[in-house]
Amino acid sequence: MIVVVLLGCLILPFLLNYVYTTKNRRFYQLLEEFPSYPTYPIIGNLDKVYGRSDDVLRKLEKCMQPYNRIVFWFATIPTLILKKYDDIMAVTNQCHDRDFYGFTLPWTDVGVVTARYDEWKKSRKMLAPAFSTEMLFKYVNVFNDKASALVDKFKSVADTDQEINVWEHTMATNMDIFLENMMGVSTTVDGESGKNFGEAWCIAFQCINQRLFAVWLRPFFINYVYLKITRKIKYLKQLHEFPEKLIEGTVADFRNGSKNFDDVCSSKTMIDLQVKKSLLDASITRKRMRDEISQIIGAGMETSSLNVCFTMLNLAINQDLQQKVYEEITQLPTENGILTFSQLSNDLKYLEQCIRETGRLYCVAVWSSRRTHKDCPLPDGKVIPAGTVILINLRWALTDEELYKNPHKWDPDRFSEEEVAKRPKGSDLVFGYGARSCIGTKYGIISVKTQLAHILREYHLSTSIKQLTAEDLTTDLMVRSKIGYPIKFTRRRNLQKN
Ligand code: HEM
Repeated sequence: MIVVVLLGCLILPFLLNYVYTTKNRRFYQLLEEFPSYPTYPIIGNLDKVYGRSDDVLRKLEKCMQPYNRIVFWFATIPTLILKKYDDIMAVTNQCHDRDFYGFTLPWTDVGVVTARYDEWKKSRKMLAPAFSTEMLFKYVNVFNDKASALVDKFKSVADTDQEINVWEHTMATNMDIFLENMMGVSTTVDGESGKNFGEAWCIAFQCINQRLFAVWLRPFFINYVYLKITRKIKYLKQLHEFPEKLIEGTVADFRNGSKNFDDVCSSKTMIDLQVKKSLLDASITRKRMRDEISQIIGAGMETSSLNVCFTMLNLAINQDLQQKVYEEITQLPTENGILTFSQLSNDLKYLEQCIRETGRLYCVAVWSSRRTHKDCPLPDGKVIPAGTVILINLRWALTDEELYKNPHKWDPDRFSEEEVAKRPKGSDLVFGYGARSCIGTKYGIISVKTQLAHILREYHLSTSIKQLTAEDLTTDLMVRSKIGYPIKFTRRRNLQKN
């Protein structure tokens, strides 16, 4: 009897697998048209990328090197990985669905970034007013105030020989900006919870990345126990507490009458939009609101902070280009140094080129993903079957030699109007493409531009780093510098005296 049960346990998974693949024969046949590596039961192709989490993505990119497309088996989930611009265009134009198979749990569940198509449409529609031109115009005061506060933070080290890692400061500033503009919270991250929240997202990114590649962490329970043993579970509380408090506060404002529906109609801060919606629609739970807010902050804060850091570092390395940006900034007339919405949208073109070039070369969001909800034909006639998970390697597409000569050089001139016009439409994938591209593109550019303009007008930047190489970078879901972002600040007025 025991032998029969054991045999049954052994044979059953294979039998179920056989029935499933036979039922979905067309799906697997279409995927077989794409190159792949030999697969093994349960682990799929994960043997190819096994290792430390910062090595894993490097290994995956190595697997892709000989191919423009591969089907990679993340354990039992076949995933089509794309890196060529025209394939990416075809997919991002046709597919607006994503599927994370719950890998982001327990950190975050459904929100605009992770939501399947139907839920996503609702989220995106609700969030759109917070990113309208009218709102961007309003946000500019906060961008200026916080950028000016960031300048002040560097005063104590200015004109000394000390280099400081600017990461923590830019991260705190971007959090402050976000809280004040999107959440209507006038606070500073030097008060603990916001800072803890930022730190928790960094850990969450690492853990989600690790779970994607470590097959043994796939079952939710094992992953949870692992987080407990490694004491990372404490960051879960940190990640949830902060948006929960914000929601609690806003709901209380409604209940005690200090906010009312009419206010909300005129106010379009993200938190007010969320709470208003949840008060009208009982299906929007607190947890859903929490994850929505958390994902937006996670998506916007680190990407913007990293862009500020990498741009500062590259300008500190490339002194002649820094001078060019400085001249552009100082030629712009301002009242008390305040940059207007129009200036931030239409002027400071070279500074914007620097920001876009940083986005290209240190493509902070390396991977984008989609899931086909119907068959998706590619330009060469091959068809991606409905239900396929697709990973798009944006870093690869943005360093493709066919589009960018000498692609590993930081060269803002690539984003001059003439150079952009030479490349195919949509090839600048820094913010993704299609209906599911970055909702915060304009917000992000204006915010980063304000911070850099204020810093560069006040300080001359230098660094002991001669060149940032691929070895200096590490990747979880984002690209970061392993050696930090060390900058020395000299006040411009003192520089001119010397
Ligand atoms: C320099 C800054 C930024 C960069 C480089 C960046 C990059 C990206 C990329 C590559 C995607 C994926 C797009 C795709 O799949 O086609 C994305 C999505 C997203 N980003 Fe950004 N982003 C930045 C700033 C922001 C900001 C400031 C916010 C919010 C305030 C934001 C919110 C989002 C959201 C919500 C999504 C998911 C959109 C959806 O699925 O509909 N991002 N971003």
